[in-house]
Amino acid sequence: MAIANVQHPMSASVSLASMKLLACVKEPPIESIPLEDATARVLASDFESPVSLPPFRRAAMDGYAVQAAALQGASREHPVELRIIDEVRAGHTLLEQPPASALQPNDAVRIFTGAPVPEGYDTVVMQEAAVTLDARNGYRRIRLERPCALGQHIAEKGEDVQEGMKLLYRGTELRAKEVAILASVGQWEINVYKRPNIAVIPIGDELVVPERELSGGQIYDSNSYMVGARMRELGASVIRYPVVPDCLDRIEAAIQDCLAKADIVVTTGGVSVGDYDYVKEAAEHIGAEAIFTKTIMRPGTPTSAFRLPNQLIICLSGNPSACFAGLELLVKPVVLKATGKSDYRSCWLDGRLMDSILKPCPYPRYIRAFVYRSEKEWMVEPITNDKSGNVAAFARANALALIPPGGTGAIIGQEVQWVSLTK
Ligand SMILES: Nc1nc2c(c(=O)[nH]1)N[C@H]1C(S)=C(S)[C@@H](COP(=O)(O)OP(=O)(O)OC[C@H]3O[C@@H](n4cnc5c(N)ncnc54)[C@H](O)[C@@H]3O)O[C@H]1N2
Ligand code: MOO
Repeated sequence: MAIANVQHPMSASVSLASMKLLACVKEPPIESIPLEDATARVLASDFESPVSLPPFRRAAMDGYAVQAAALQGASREHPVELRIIDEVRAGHTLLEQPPASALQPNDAVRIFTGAPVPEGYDTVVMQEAAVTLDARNGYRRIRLERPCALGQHIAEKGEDVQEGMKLLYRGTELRAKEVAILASVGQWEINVYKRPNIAVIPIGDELVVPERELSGGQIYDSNSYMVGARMRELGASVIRYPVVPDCLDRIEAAIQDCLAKADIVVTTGGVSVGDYDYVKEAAEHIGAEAIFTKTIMRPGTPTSAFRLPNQLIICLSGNPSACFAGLELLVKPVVLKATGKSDYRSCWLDGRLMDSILKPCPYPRYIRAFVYRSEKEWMVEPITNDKSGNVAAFARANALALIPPGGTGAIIGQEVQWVSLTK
């Protein structure tokens, strides 16, 4: 079946719509924050290490710092005795470093994991490999019955990180492991991108905030909570605007109000062809230029977008699953890019459809699905009762799966593409 309505002058496929939206997103401004607050923020410049790691040659085991040459030929029959002339603990250094000339081949230093290895010693033997002997002439002694590999159990200065080495790249989200790197090199102030401000406007006479009682014809607004929650998950600051009725002037005023505070305004509802669907008209009155006013997908066909010199207005459908499809497929990459993340494109994978979707559709259809891994491939299980206005299907869904356009839908066992709903 041919794709219907491709002639609509302002329609766009999901990929074209996404490309056009992403082209409007500029590099965000930068701020400096303490390391403590850096979790889930996005690094604004490449990061080079100011120091080397480890900062000194250190012991990797509890035991004895020795000179490997002294143990050459050590065996049960010909053990080697070493005298312990000092001790060094983590966080300390030798009180006095004896001159190299005073060092005897059979001298050893008691050492603990993380302590600096004193000069003149080239190897650490684990304490389990040594037999402790009685003290003689005021020195504790050990016996070793095996040779050891030169340099064993010593971490050399700079073997992990060299000063000036590039450790992290601009656009990286700072998770626990990146925070560990920054802390390890003593970086306590970090340049990150400012969070984008996203305003969400729920539109519809029928909408009521969840804490109120419903009366005739009313439903609870769930879309603005869903969009707000997703935006926060993705790293944006969210302004959730109160419900706006289906009234052109009120919608226009709400969008204007949000544009004063937000980089991106996301509306839900009132975007289709009904007599009381005013949002596109409102965006045009404000002077925003249409980017597309129809998206070749289902659900979410009415999804539209408008631009101002430095701002975007993205209008999602009111039906919850249509709103969700627009959110995941179009808004998510835009918000990720607006947070400064370099990794903002969605990753589609192939999977095996576990049930037929015999619903012909001229447009690509995005269904809610539960995806899991079998021995050799991803299995895509469609969620039952996945109608555009339904919300229960969200509970089990962990993916959106793409059913290609055509007269038959898709049959069980067919290969389909899917995208994860996690970050
Ligand atoms: N004659 C036509 N009618 C419709 C068409 C069409 O092409 N021709 N398109 C249909 C499609 S597809 C969709 S999707 C909807 C989209 O309409 P809107 O985006 O304008 O959304 P509304 O009409 O305002 O609401 C639709 C539906 O969703 C409920 N809703 C709205 N907002 C929320 C919210 N914040 N939280 C929860 N639920 C919400 C609303 O009560 C309606 O039931 O239009 C079709 N019609
Ligand atoms: O966008 Mo609508 O939800 O396709 O039915």
